[in-house]
Amino acid sequence: MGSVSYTSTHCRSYSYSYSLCPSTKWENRSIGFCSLFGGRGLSPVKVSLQSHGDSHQNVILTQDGAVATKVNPTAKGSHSNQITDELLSLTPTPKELNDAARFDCNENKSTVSITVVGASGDLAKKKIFPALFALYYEDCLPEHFTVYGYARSKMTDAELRNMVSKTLTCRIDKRENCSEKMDQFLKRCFYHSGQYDSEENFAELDKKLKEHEGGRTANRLFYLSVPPNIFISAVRCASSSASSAIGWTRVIVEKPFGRDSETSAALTKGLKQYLEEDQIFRIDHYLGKELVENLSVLRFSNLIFEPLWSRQYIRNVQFLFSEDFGTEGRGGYFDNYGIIRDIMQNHLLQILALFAMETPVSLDAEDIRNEKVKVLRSMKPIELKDVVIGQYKSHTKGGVTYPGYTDDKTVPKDSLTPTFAAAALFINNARWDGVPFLMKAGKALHNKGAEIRVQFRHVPGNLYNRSNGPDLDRDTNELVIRVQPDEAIYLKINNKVPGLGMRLDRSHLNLHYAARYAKEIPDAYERLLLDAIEGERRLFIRSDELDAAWSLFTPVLKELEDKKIVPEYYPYGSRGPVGAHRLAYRYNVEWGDLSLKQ
Ligand SMILES: NC(=O)C1=CN([C@@H]2O[C@H](COP(=O)(O)OP(=O)(O)OC[C@H]3O[C@@H](n4cnc5c(N)ncnc54)[C@H](OP(=O)(O)O)[C@@H]3O)[C@@H](O)[C@H]2O)C=CC1
Ligand SMILES: O=C1O[C@H](COP(=O)(O)O)[C@@H](O)[C@H](O)[C@H]1O
Repeated sequence: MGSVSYTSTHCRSYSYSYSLCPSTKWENRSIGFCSLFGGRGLSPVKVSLQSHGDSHQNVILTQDGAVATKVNPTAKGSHSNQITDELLSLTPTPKELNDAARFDCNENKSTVSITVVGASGDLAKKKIFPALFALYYEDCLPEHFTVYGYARSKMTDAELRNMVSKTLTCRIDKRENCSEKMDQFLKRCFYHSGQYDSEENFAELDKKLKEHEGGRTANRLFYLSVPPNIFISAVRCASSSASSAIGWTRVIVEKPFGRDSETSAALTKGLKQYLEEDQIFRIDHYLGKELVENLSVLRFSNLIFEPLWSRQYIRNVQFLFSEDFGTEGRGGYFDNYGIIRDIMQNHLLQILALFAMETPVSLDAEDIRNEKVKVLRSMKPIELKDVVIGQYKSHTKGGVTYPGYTDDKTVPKDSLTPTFAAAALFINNARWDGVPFLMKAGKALHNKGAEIRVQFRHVPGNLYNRSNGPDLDRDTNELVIRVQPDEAIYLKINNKVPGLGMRLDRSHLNLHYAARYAKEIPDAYERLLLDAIEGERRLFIRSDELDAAWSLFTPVLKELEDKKIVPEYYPYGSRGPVGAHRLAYRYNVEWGDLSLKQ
């Protein structure tokens, strides 16, 4: 008899009526089935699939726990589509759900305990606790949940609550009962002080967790928000002394996942001593960003884009990341990694893979990740000539002096660590042969943002060339996906200026999120935490993806470091090294973000 998995909540529902989640999943024997009967005055109903050996027979209708079963004698297969179809045909009627709601089955209620390991740290305060609160506010957390902070620092529950309370906010469009909700949330937060390598301390945590779980099916999520050298000892102790005996145990691992192929493989091996791959949730928070998630929707649910999505129409694609501040406060960490490992090998490469992958068989996590891996494995090795590195130096502007990278006391004075990099990458497959995929990432630049820019080829035999002049590549279409800030998707087109003459100008077809959607966009960590709780792996990195990503970057990183390549220095707050332009020109490309034709 398999287990009844934790199921999706109404957070993932799209309409008043029952609808299948986009996150339908099979591997962990749970079907994310979201039904929201708000329109009929019913509270959300959760549905999951129960498995019996190899045959999957029962649909359990649950109202805050398992409440009733409905037998499906024909469901035997393990193919997710088949199950999906069968589930659809089993979609309960409102009457059945009403009946189910009357069932009382308290002993089957489950609980989720979320332990933030490294709770005293920067990420926990800045992102994890606020994201958990936002989920709580939105009613996305299960009814029974507890949050535990775990770290070496000595703190009482009250001190943790006080620390956390300073970072909680309510979104502008979600202000109702905000402080009440905060108080309720904080009451669910506790703290346990312990060492990261002490099984005894984790056993104490286990005891406390059990008290809160009160004999219910206990699911446990550990968020490793600690420096990477602690990952394995913390996982060892959590798995030996604090994993759940009667529920799932999952671990979210923060980057960096190693610093090259070898160290990443060692980390994976270390984690897998104590965890199965499906318990490991490697987080890349860029995958949780709204516009990154929307990339697949844009491509695969609009007829107009996918036919253009190839070398035939696209000249180049650019993945751009910039920050208008330096490594202030994180120099010690950063110097061991540099911008290529910090941003390119993970965030930008993940976006590239989603951008370039073939249509997956389904939206199942494994189908999507299979396609991403294929892209990564098809990439041409990166050559040193296709990489430019830079490092910011001190700069005085308007009477203010901004520090250089090596002015940070935690950074060696002679550090060659790049704070800026630009690279040209290529995918050796039929769709993308010869198309430059350009990446650019830098700290202490003139602005902050992240974008994908798709530059299209010129119109062959363009009747309006006279208006464009002899340069065929002038005024070509460009699709811009602005991931942040001020999310937007816009397409640059040529348009006739109204009037009696024939003059063209560049205009934007603009989907500006703030204007179109009257709601704030959730933080990436909210989405990812919710997915981890629901067992949705689509936005987490599988180990073979990670291996492929490191195989691509490790040789060039090693070459840069072995040859002690000196970065090109650029002033704090500038547009970065000139070398980046030279790299782009080599491929007849202009950086979209620096172009005058923006
Ligand atoms: N901060 C950020 O914006 C981001 C962070 N990350 C990653 O998330 C993880 C956590 O980041 P962050 O919160 O900034 O990290 P911190 O450096 O703030 O560390 C978190 C906690 O770990 C403990 N700790 C720190 N150093 C050591 C050490 N040498 N030995 C034992 N324990 C230590 C401390 O808790 P105590 O002393 O109480 O035990 C600290 O509060 C890291 O892996 C980081 O790379 C990823 C993306 C962004
Ligand atoms: O992973 C990281 O991301 C942040 C940038 O994240 P964002 O969501 O604020 O864009 C970056 O500052 C940090 O160096 C890096 O480790």
